[in-house]
Amino acid sequence: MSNLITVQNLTLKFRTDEGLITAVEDVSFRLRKGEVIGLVGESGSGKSVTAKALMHLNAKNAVYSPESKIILHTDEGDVDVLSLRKAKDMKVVRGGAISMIFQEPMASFAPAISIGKQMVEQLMLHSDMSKEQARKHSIEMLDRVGISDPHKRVDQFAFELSGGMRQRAMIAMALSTKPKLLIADEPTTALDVTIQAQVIDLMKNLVTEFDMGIIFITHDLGVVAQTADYVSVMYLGRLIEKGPVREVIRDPRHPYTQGLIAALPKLDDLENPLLPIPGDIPSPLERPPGCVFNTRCSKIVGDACMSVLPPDIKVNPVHRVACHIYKDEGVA
Ligand SMILES: Nc1ncnc2c1ncn2[C@@H]1O[C@H](COP(=O)(O)OP(=O)(O)OP(=O)(O)O)[C@@H](O)[C@H]1O
Repeated sequence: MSNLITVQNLTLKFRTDEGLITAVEDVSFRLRKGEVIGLVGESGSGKSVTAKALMHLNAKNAVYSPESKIILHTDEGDVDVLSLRKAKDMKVVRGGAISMIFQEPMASFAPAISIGKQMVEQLMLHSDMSKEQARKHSIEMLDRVGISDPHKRVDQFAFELSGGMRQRAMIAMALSTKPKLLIADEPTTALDVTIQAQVIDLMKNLVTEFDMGIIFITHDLGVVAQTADYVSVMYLGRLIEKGPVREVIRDPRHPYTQGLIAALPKLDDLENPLLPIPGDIPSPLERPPGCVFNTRCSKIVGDACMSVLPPDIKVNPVHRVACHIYKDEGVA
């Protein structure tokens, strides 16, 4: 499978009145066509900021370190995303090769413009389609994502659709420009479980059909298990474990990943209480030295945890963990 996007040493700080805060630190990963990566972590771990960086979409107070590299591999050649400056050059990563969908579809649709009109406008901006072709294509996309009566729905407003339908319409709009990469930021969190499963199924089918990649952002490891091929776990801006999703869930190595898994409800063991990870993620203004998880970790192995950044350890060629417990490859 060919590479779609490569992120190398991404470090991103924000200028604030309190000083520079680190939102993402030294994050590297790669996504290939046809793959789904789940980006998991608690609120504030830096998932959305990482995703927005891929579209060069972070707020004006964002400062990227000089080492940060994001390369989008397109049929026309590699695009160095963070070096893009002009609005016209950004088109490739904003609504062109990359599309993003959000938890709340209302945020993606302007309330006073029909869904079809918005889809047509976006298509005309990003392709050479005529208005008629764009409308026809929009109706086809609404049909493709399972919206019944697409000829009628296309002229409706977002508020006239149910939550699940809106989510589908948003996916249809995001995919209508045939992006190579879809970034889905908590796309199913606001949906009830049955609709959630349908939307997840839909997204998985679309990956195959469109030969695209998906980055799925969520705080819910259960959703990642159903959706992704690979998972990257983030904590306080750092990527602390990554690997094939089934392997990481079956054999989590980082105490934080282990905690996330222990906190998942287990249908075959409803008697035992859930085990949330004690404590809260520290404010980015109070990043601890050493391992970023040391303020909540129950498996501290020595001073190193409090003062030395843990190196990336290879559990095997595809599974990595950043934790001082593992001194040699995969050995606890
Ligand atoms: N424009 C900004 N200025 C200052 N700080 C910011 C800005 N945008 C994001 N941050 C901070 O960056 C950190 C990472 O935020 P991010 O939204 O990526 O977290 P997240 O893991 O996606 O959380 P959630 O699940 O709540 O969306 C947070 O501490 C957030 O407050």
